[in-house]
Amino acid sequence: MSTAEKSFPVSWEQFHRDARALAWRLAGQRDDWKAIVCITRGGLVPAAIIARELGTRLIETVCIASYHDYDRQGELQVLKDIAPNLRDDDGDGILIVDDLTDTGKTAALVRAMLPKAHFATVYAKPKGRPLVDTFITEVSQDTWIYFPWDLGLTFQAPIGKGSIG
Ligand SMILES: O=P(O)(O)OC[C@H]1O[C@H](OP(=O)(O)OP(=O)(O)O)[C@H](O)[C@@H]1O
Ligand code: HPA
Ligand SMILES: [Mg+2]
Repeated sequence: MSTAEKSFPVSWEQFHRDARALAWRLAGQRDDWKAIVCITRGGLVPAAIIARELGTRLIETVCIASYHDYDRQGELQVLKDIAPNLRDDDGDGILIVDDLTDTGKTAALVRAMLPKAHFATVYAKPKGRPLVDTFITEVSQDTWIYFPWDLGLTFQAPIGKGSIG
């Protein structure tokens, strides 16, 4: 569980719809993306959806870990870098994809690797927003986004007091 004040749970259906909406926007900006660089692990899911919509078949990963115990950010660790052939032209024509930007630290690190690439996320919080070129939905900084791959079906207590027991 996160300690953030508000929560924004996202279903698979909603995530698919939002990632497709992002693909629509990206398709309107360029029709010859050279490759997608997705930021693992969260970027893998939107990258698959966007690659399908845009017909992109060259997909690279940059592997970064920063959040531990779900909502505490530590040092950013680059576990795997971007292949040198995709770093030509400072990333011009490359699409970087992640599930969200929060503080913007991950986005800033990857942007520095590919300064001319286009950075797209499905969701954005205000601190990270200036680092992203295209996104679909903004949530407040004190909101934690719960992705469908982190959720499961659980019992919900009834809303009214005294409904059980
Ligand atoms: O804007 P920031 O504050 O840097 O946070 C955003 C990053 O944090 C999450 O990844 P995380 O490091 O938790 O790894 P994961 O994708 O493997 O879950 C998320 O997927 C973004 O990549
Ligand atoms: O709001 C969030 N949800 C899930 N993962 C995250 N990583 C940084 N912020 C978030
Ligand atoms: Mg991530």
